Amino acid sequence: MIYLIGPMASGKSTVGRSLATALSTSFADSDAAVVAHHGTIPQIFAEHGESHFRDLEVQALARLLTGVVATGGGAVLREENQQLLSRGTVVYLELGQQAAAERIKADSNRPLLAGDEALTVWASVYEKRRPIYEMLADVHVVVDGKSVLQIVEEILPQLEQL
Ligand SMILES: Nc1ncnc2c1ncn2[C@@H]1O[C@H](COP(=O)(O)OP(=O)(O)OP(=O)(O)O)[C@@H](O)[C@H]1O
Ligand SMILES: O=C(O)C1=C[C@@H](O)[C@@H](O)[C@H](O)C1
Ligand SMILES: [Mg+2]
Repeated sequence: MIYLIGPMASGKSTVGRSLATALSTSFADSDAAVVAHHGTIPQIFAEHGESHFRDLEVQALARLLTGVVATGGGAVLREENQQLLSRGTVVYLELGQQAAAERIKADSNRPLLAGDEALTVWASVYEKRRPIYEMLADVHVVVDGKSVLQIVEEILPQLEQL
């Protein structure tokens, strides 16, 4: 199992899909798995709160057992998920604030970033989680200014060295 972790908009879903293709394996996304069973992420947050979303995320990740898995940005918060990820190989995508600004402004699907202060919130959420991402990472790639293909090509040799 290869898990992609990192802050919102770092490219976990996008890079994960490409990485799975490069490795000729399956791709899954924990956010998509939650949405498929329980409705959109903004809806789940609004109706049941973030903690309920985190419960659903734990359940979804526990069921995704093969190939490359893109996690949600906050999946690393739950201890159960940390343990699960530690049993696989973890790829951390690091994203800088300037690159993040470009990516998050046009996206309304992240309830934690709703409102005018999206970038400030993104940065403060990231700083709280950064030590967890770093602790869990087997492979660490800074993605700013790189194409999806370049990122995949940076990840592949590092996976071979593990
Ligand atoms: N290397 C890249 N270069 C340019 N744009 C990118 C790159 N990787 C991803 N993107 C774009 O950035 C946005 C966020 O990407 P993506 O949804 O894959 O991030 P994520 O880490 O899965 O986010 P989330 O935590 O919300 O699930 C998308 O619009 C995607 O097309
Ligand atoms: O970083 C986060 O807390 C989140 C990231 C997204 O992938 C979704 O899982 C959701 O919007 C929460
Ligand atoms: Mg994603």
